[in-house]
Amino acid sequence: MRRSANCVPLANASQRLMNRGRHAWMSIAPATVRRRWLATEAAADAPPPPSPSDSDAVLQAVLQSTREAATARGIDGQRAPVWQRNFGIAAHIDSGKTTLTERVLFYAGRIRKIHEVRGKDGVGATMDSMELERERGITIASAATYCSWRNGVQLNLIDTPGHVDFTIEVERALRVLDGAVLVVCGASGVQSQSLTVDRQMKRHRVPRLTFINKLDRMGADPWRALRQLNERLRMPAAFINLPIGLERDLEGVVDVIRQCAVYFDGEHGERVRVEESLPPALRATAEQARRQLIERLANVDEPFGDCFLQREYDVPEAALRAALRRATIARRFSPVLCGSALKNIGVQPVLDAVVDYLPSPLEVESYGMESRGERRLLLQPDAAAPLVSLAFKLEEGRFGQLTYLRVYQGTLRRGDNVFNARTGKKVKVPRLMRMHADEMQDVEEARAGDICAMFGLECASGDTFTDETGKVRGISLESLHVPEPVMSLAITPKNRQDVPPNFSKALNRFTREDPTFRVHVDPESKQTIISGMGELHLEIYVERMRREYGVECEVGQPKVNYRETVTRRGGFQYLHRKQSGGAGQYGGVQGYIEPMHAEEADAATEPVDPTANEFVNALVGNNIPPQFLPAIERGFHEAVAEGALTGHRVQGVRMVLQDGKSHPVDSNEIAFRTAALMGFRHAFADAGAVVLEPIMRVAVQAPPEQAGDVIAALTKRRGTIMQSQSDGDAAAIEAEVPLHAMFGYTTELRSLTQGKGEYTMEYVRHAPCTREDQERLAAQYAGRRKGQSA
Ligand SMILES: Nc1nc2c(ncn2[C@@H]2O[C@H](COP(=O)(O)OP(=O)(O)OP(=O)(O)O)[C@@H](O)[C@H]2O)c(=O)[nH]1
Repeated sequence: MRRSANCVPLANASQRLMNRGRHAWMSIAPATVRRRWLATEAAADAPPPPSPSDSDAVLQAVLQSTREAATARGIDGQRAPVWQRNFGIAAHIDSGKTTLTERVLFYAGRIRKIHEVRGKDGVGATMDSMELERERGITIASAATYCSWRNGVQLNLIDTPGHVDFTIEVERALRVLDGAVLVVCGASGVQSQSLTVDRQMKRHRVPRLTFINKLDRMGADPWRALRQLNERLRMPAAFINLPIGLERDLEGVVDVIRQCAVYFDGEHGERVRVEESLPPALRATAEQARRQLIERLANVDEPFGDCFLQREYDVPEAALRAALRRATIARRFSPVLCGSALKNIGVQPVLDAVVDYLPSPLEVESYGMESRGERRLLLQPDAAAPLVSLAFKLEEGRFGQLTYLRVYQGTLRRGDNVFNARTGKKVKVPRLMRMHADEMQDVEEARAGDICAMFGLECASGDTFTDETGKVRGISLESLHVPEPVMSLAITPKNRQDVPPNFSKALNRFTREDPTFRVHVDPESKQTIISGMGELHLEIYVERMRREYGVECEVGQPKVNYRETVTRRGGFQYLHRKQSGGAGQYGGVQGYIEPMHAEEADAATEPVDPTANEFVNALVGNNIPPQFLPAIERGFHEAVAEGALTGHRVQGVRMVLQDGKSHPVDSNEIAFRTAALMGFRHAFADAGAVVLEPIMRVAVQAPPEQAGDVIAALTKRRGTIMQSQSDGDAAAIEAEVPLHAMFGYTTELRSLTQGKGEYTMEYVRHAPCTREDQERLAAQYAGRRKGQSA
């Protein structure tokens, strides 16, 4: 295993740290270090040494406002995570998230050397710890790390993948983070995947900063990127710093608030030099940017608007910063910063802005639901309150299952017993750690606001853990939004005679870790089918199977995941009867099936799962003895597993059992199970059964002169154009298109745009397919069944 210079492996971590003695806190005895590890850095009881610099004055103001937030929530500052920021870095593919994170860790003293994504030294960036990530230069799994900045503000950071196929990684990171940095490429602008990330940030109500990266690249244009942020993402945004020079001449940034120049000296830009006087050519632009910042803020923040009315552009710096902080946390504004991570320009101001403008855990509201879903409870980020925490990610490590947790309330201690709200089971916390990419450090406790990991805990992604006693037992946090897999393919080990045990071991691990990756055995072909979010997603797992488990596999053609449902109520009355000598079979069922109504979805407080089905026992009287009810329900589950039209899974259907028939001697479980299965199938045809297909939101970026051709091609693929915008340099087109019509689109777009166009697509919903498609699929299914029975 490769380790970066100051990372430590597992149990004897603190001893090694002691030996190195680089940080002041390491001079404490090892056990104390471990015990206090999180507490000291996160707690409010260690104010920074006084410093005359502006930066510290700003920090003091920020901490003051955070302390006020603690007081407003009735939490003693000593027990509140005043000194903490949990944030993620998210963006379009290849925008430079991992490169930026590498600098963050370097400047914060977390790593001693910078390694580039696919750099010449062949080591790879710290956060891309998987071999496949380093080789391909893409992030596949999100990785967590931590560092401290500006006199000990504790930063917990998650680097997320850019490719939409790994969207669950972004989803679960944003679920537990309090803020984010959206990275935008300065040359390509707001690209298609940025729209998806933007939607995810909005869904999770995550405040964000924006970093316009790669301003050293040819064609870089931060003003165009800002315009696109305002227009495409409809997010009021303005520069808080501006580049000094562009492309090869990029030298530093202008601090728009203080109207000074900032340069980054030293081999890796580690020495920040502030020059009070601006380059003369930039003075007017910098002043104009300051005015724009003030105007846009005045539009979204009322107190600042009043201040602007009185003083116009002569607003005090403290008022401007306070308004920036309020508006960012309220998600009404995004401060925009500029630079080049690769050229080490402009990264430290991003970290300053994380501290200054993103919220501490105190300033975000998180809610838990009481067990019966009746009441929402505002959680208190208070280390002394009863524990409430969320398991947001599982990872199979070398030492067993690693569960990532965010503590929302209370303190989680090693050796504690905690209560799993979903399973109702009590479990002991055997080991607790902090993560730095793939390395970890044992700790004794994690407090409200912390992100940590546990070993040896049986649970699922999205489980809530609480104190086993007290007021919070049974409280659960809203789980993760898991998109439905849209694509499947058959996978078979090359050596078919002897399926290696590693094959199922790998599949088990992958499904446990990634809720968007599913596995099932096709009942007809008996082949193992894997399903996921796209071709790249599935390809990566096939490759990991080979590398990590030594199992070479053959794969079939990717197939679309269709579903079936009903559109109206349909009745059933079915009697299964076999009486040909010996013990007979006799079981009758009567009732109806119906769609699970959309109105119910509207009325629900929790998101309704569109893939769910429901069995309702509405029996009156004793025509069916109770011991046969489980068999009837099994018949229902069998029926929904394979729809009668095309063999695809049924979703969104309720089966209501009202009556039935039994025989004192011949009734048995098989008879009732078969009756339910057949009853359902008979009713299915009467209930207006339809085949559903995945609809994708396709975001295309292309040169404006080809926008017409792109729109025509999408329409030909049965796409509905949702939006089309052009800002002179690029056209952005958004459409909803059936997934099956998207095969071969990469090649078509390339040829339409001479290779300049790009697109991403994301699952939106399943919707009925055309009658012709339905008939074609039904005919194929009937053909397969005929072939089987022949
Ligand atoms: N010119 C230039 N290239 C950069 C800059 N930042 C990153 N890159 C390069 O862009 C490529 C992608 O960088 P990454 O940091 O892997 O981007 P990412 O957003 O983490 O990528 P994914 O997670 O795979 O989406 C690498 O080759 C980087 O060296 C920059 O500021 N300027």
